[in-house]
Amino acid sequence: MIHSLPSDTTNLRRLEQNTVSVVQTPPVSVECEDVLAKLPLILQTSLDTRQILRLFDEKIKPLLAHNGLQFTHPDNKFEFRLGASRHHKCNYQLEIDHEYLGRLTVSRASRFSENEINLIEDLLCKLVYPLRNSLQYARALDAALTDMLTQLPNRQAYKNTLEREIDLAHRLKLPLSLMVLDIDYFKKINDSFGHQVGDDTLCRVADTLLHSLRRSDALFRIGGEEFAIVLSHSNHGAALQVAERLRAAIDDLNQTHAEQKFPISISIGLADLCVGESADSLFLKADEALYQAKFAGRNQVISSREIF
Ligand SMILES: Nc1nc2c(ncn2[C@@H]2O[C@H](COP(=O)(O)OP(=O)(O)OP(=O)(O)O)[C@@H](O)[C@H]2O)c(=O)[nH]1
Repeated sequence: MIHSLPSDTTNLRRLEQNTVSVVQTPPVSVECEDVLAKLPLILQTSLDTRQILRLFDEKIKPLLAHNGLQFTHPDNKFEFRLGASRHHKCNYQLEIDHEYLGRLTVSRASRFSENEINLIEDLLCKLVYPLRNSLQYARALDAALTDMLTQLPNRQAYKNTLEREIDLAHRLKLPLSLMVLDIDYFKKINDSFGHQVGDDTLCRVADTLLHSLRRSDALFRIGGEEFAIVLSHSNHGAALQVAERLRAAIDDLNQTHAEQKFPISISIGLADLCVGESADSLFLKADEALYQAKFAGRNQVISSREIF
């Protein structure tokens, strides 16, 4: 059963309420009024969705006994749980001005009374604006780290990830490899078939690479037709095998334009991290290996070990 509840611009939709007690709890107390008045200011102290939900949970606990609080936003692929889920649930779809903000569930082992449900709805009205701000902020951050054409993480994301993974590899003494790869004769594709075909080719290459990698390998578009892959926990031998698999997968691709097929290939430079080595030094080694792969005829993998 879905109930629409009266509100101003905020829209809370109670999606299902599996139990409502007939026992009435006392009307809103002074303590309650105080929390309701202060809650918006407290929740505005953060732009981090998880932190906002933690604060919300903490501040409402003295007013409303509950065991679990769960929030999900499928578009942002975001799910957050606090406490343990219990049988009796108040489940809400949150919206502001037709903007879907997600679904929030408060649960506990005993029934919620009507007064408590009214209180939850008052509290949720204080949550929705800070929540919307945090979701918008997360989307903006995400966009700043995403390449709009291929939807892969971009150069800035690559730098952040590589620094972080190198720190970890040095600390835990784990192997790490870096691949830098570049589409061969890409200018010719643009010049012969147009920029749109060039863009489509970039997207197909990105997709093929992504589907040929493990989830733990991180793929980035770091420039025009240049990509990087950070292989955490991979030693030189394993990374070489991956590189060869990727090269072969792209070599198998044929792009079609106006019923005319044209080949696509990539060249790959590979380098593995040495003790104490920096991100810049590792990149230079992989980039030099890529240069050598181009020089040696393209459509091949060269490891920095072969040249240094
Ligand atoms: N369609 C399209 N082209 C791009 C994009 N970014 C860069 N390019 C083009 O990619 C081409 C790269 O050309 P070059 O650097 O000469 O490299 P190449 O032709 O691939 O030759 P090699 O790398 O030596 O094999 C240039 O023509 C750029 O304009 C993009 O987002 N879309």
